[in-house]
Amino acid sequence: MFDVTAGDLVQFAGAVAVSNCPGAPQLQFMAGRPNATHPAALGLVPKPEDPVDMIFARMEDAGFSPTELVSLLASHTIARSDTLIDNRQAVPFDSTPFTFDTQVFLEVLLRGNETLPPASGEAAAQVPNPLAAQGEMRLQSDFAISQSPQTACFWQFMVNNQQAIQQGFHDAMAKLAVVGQDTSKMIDCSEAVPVPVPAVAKQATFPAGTGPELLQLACNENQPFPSLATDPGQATTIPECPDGDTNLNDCPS
Ligand code: HEM
Ligand SMILES: [Ca+2]
Repeated sequence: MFDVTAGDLVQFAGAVAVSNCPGAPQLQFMAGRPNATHPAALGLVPKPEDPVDMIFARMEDAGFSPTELVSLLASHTIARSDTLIDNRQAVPFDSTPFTFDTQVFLEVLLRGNETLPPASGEAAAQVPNPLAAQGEMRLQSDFAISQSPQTACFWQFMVNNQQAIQQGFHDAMAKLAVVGQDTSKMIDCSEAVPVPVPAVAKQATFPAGTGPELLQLACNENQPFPSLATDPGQATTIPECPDGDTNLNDCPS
């Protein structure tokens, strides 16, 4: 019999939550981490305005390579910011914030209008993005990682590669979930994590109003960028609620 700790609860809730997003991997869940006894040191977790080498260094301190960080950043396909833009919450990082797809890896590569001012708020955390008017933002950190010589090719490899984001996120999350833990004292309860909703059968596409001319590609290896269609229509609409479910607390009433 195991005592469930706060850390176990957070990890388990996260794994269950991720399983609600179509296309997510079924994450591992290990139980038995002791309760933390003091808060994390300041500066340990990278910030969106940090230089890319500082971000890589902090991740390396915790045992993660730059490419493992790219795998972890698949999380930003189902992520929205509540703090970076003034008076706005739930600002998404891709056009499909409820779907665990590869759109974020594509949309982070799309050049925005550099003559427009950043959205009011944390300017240094943002880079211009072409879907700003539709409510999306690009994190400076995501963009910098997509352009670094250490990660640019792996970032591009993730575009339209559902299998790679699933496998990469699964493996890197299994590692992240037990950083600093003695796994010999933990018990594998992965079978309690629901089988995720299957992936939507859709290729990555340039959101309506964008296209390949906006790509900011930094991979210098001989790695062809996938040929992707552009969604038809005037401008992409980014959903505020998951498809088919309007009962969530964060949906507008
Ligand atoms: C380079 C490292 C990272 C940076 C700089 C970063 C930065 C951020 C920022 C600024 C936000 C928005 C927070 C807010 O304003 O509410 C965010 C959201 C999020 N990030 Fe990251 N992140 C990083 C890595 C990760 C990793 C490793 C994961 C998970 C494996 C992750 C998962 C998420 C999720 C799930 C959200 C959305 C939260 C929500 O929708 O409420 N991020 N990230
Ligand atoms: Ca997405």
